[in-house]
Amino acid sequence: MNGRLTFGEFSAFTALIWGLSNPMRNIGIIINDLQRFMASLSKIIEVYYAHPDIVNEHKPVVKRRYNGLIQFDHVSFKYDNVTVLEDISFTVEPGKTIAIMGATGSGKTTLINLIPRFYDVAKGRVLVDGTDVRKLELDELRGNIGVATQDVLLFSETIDGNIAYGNPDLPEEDVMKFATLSAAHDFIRKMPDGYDTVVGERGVGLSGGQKQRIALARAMAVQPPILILDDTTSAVDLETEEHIQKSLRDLDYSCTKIIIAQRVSTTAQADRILILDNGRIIEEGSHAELLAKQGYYYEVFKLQTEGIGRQANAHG
Ligand SMILES: Nc1ncnc2c1ncn2[C@@H]1O[C@H](COP(=O)(O)OP(=O)(O)OP(=O)(O)O)[C@@H](O)[C@H]1O
Repeated sequence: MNGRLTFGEFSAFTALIWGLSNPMRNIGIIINDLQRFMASLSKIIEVYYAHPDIVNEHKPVVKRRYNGLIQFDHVSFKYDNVTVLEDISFTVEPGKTIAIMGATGSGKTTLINLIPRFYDVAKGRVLVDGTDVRKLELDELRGNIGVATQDVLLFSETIDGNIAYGNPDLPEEDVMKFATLSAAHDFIRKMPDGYDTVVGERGVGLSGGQKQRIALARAMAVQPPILILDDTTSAVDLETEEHIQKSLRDLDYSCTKIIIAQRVSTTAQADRILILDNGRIIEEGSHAELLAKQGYYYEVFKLQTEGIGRQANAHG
């Protein structure tokens, strides 16, 4: 070579370098893909072999319909080591309505999540029809509970399919009946394809209040003996809320209702009201009893009714 490079050698060398660079780049891509594959595989293995904390006590049996008696017996609950509910005891008789009110973060959602066993208690017992929920068949228990939550999840489906989700055999006229009860029928009728309008991520967007009403219709359509509503009417106007309250009172099936609400107009209708503060029940009673106590509930009542010029009425 003598320190010289002919033009031919230089061209051959460059062509070789180019020839090598592509396979080198491909090796890099393959190593990258392999690492991603290994990471995904370890996640899949982790999920596949995970053992849920909530375990089913029984093998599936013929599913019963419950009466809807709910009891909390000195219940405490912790997320990791933080106590969120402390010594909660109360009873709701079948067919009755209990309202739960309290500041944000006081533990309302956590409390209702213990009934379908989304979590298990740290101390005490939650009983449905007199049996500890940990001893009940999980599918049966959850099949007896209709839940409408704060964060409404609508499937990319027709409105009809969304309402009949928990009860796929529901005839169309019943879908309309429950939509009417939840004050959703009128706005659904005005939509481009009515009940066949596709909503959710791939469909028509709905307002928060409209989503809440569809979620409520879906929960009612299961016709469960226990209905849990977590702030389900917070985004609807007062008139619509009144219509929904009346529907809930007049349901044509027996149903125990647990309603988390911030509005006195909702809680006033309940048979019993619990006020939660920092995971503890600080007040308990009917609307009239709590107003007479002149505590937290009375203050909320005054704040909410002053604005619309109503007079505090200690007799409900
Ligand atoms: N999954 C969770 N992990 C850890 N802490 C949680 C979890 N969910 C809720 N918490 C905490 O538990 C406490 C009670 O929360 P929870 O949602 O039950 O209150 P809430 O009364 O329903 O509030 P809001 O009215 O805002 O919905 C809060 O301090 C909250 O930060």
